[in-house]
Amino acid sequence: MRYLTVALAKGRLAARAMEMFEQIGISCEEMKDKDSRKLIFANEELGIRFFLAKATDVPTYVEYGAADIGIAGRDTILEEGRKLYEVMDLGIGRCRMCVCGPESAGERLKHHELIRVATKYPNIARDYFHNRKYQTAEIIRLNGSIELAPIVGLSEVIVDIVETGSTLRENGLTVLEEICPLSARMVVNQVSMKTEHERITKIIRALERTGEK
Ligand SMILES: Nc1ncnc2c1ncn2[C@@H]1O[C@H](COP(=O)(O)OP(=O)(O)OP(=O)(O)O)[C@@H](O)[C@H]1O
Ligand SMILES: O=P(O)(O)OC[C@H]1O[C@H](OP(=O)(O)OP(=O)(O)O)[C@H](O)[C@@H]1O
Repeated sequence: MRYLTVALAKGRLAARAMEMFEQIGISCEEMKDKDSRKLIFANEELGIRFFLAKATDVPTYVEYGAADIGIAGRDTILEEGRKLYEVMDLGIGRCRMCVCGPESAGERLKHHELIRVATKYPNIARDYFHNRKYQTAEIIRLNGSIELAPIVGLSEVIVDIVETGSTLRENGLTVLEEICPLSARMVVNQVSMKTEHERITKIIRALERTGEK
């Protein structure tokens, strides 16, 4: 039997996603060994294999069919804009994509003044501001600690993930506008959805049932 391949986003979603697979009887035990440098883990009995990849690469593996299934945040899926099917909300990693900044930047947004936007998500930010008439935004791409940008004067606002809001609070920033809610999603390769329909829907149904409990 051909292996069904699952790509999991490394980082904060991985442990929760592995837990969900374990609840439906797919062991991920081997993958939890933090000291191991092994990249891919196969369960011969179930004909399924998992690998951990950088979150932003998960949609790429799935679009090209190197993975049949991927688990990643909706932020990453929207930003990458790959051709794939989004089939399930796993309900984990809930947070929001927001425009944030100091209170004073709210006025600039309201008055449609030119603003600079620092973000790890240039496509999401560009789309959001493109759809607002009368506002011109210059998007500046950063790779982390985005909240620094308005503090040191790199930009007036940021587009970033807000979960508890404590990073914003501790840095004198606030949510100015909400773009969309986020959570981890299961995505599926478009060809696999046909050729492996039975095996994939079985996994989706089982995961849905554990979510209902
Ligand atoms: N507080 C949060 N901060 C960031 N991401 C969160 C948060 N809560 C949930 N998430 C979700 O977890 C996913 C993975 O986040 P994580 O911080 O592990 O990776 P990353 O920041 O994309 O990776 P890297 O740090 O390598 O750039 C995000 O894409 C998002 O969907
Ligand atoms: O609302 P909160 O609960 O404070 O969470 C939001 C923060 O967490 C994320 O950063 P992360 O820890 O991934 O670090 P990074 O900024 O270096 O990406 C995100 O980019 C925010 O900075």
